[in-house]
Amino acid sequence: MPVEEFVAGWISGALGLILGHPFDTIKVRLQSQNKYRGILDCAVQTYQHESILGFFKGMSFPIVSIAIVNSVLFGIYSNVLLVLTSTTHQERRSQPPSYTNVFIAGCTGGFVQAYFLAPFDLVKVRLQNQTEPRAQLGSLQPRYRGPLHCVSSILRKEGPQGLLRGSGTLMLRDTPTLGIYFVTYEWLCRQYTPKGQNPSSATVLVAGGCAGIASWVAATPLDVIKCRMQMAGLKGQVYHGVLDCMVSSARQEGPGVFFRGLTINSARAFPVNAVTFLSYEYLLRCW
Ligand SMILES: C[N+](C)(C)CCCC[C@H](N)C(=O)O
Repeated sequence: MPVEEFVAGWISGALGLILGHPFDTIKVRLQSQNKYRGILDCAVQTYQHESILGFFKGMSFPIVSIAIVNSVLFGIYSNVLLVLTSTTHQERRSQPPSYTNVFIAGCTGGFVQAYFLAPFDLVKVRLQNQTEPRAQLGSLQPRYRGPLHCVSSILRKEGPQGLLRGSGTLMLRDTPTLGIYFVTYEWLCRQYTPKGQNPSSATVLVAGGCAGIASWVAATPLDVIKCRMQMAGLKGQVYHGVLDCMVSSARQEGPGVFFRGLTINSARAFPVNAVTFLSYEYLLRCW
């Protein structure tokens, strides 16, 4: 099994992640709290109360986890394509796989990575939703002091299955949408690249960015539900499952609730995935 894809997936994921984290914090806050008027208001309030550091809350953990998650995604994707089409990454330019195979490989990668992502994503969302300023003497202490403290308190209060809260919704969100992700990327690359050649850097950047947007547009409704399931019982309401969460969110806040965070998700998705695909392709070409 080729391992380069796993390593390239890790490095490229980490680069994309740092770039996109401030957008991600705003998104999580807009999706799970009602106190902001919009993207700008959330950014201003975050900056005023928590300084620039507020935007990077919950990032240390994802940086470690991206090593696992993105490498699982790209590694599984590439290896499933290898099984389906008997071509390596390098051979796929001259013998491009069918879009059906790309979709199947993307969905498989998405399905597997969801379970690796679930506990990390839960901790990230819980930390990002703490709006208390950094601890000052006499001020209100946030519930979690950091990622490890968050893990241990979830384990203590909710048991080991607590760490998998929201994982079913995450799997539903990521399986089809990562299929869409790789199909969009491949399709755009092929549109702008002469047959048999490697796509140019500009093509990879644009195709990667657009793949990120397409995938996030499709994923946003379930992303909102996932965030709420992960916060259930803490700040949010308690739900009796995914369907209950969908119905009560829509009933209380109207169907628009499913598109909360769409603009910010898309704004974040372009640079993050452009950088992810560019570094992924570049690393694999170098090796
Ligand atoms: C499937 N879903 C849309 C959730 C993510 C697709 C892109 C993944 C990328 N690491 C990013 O964070 O943008």
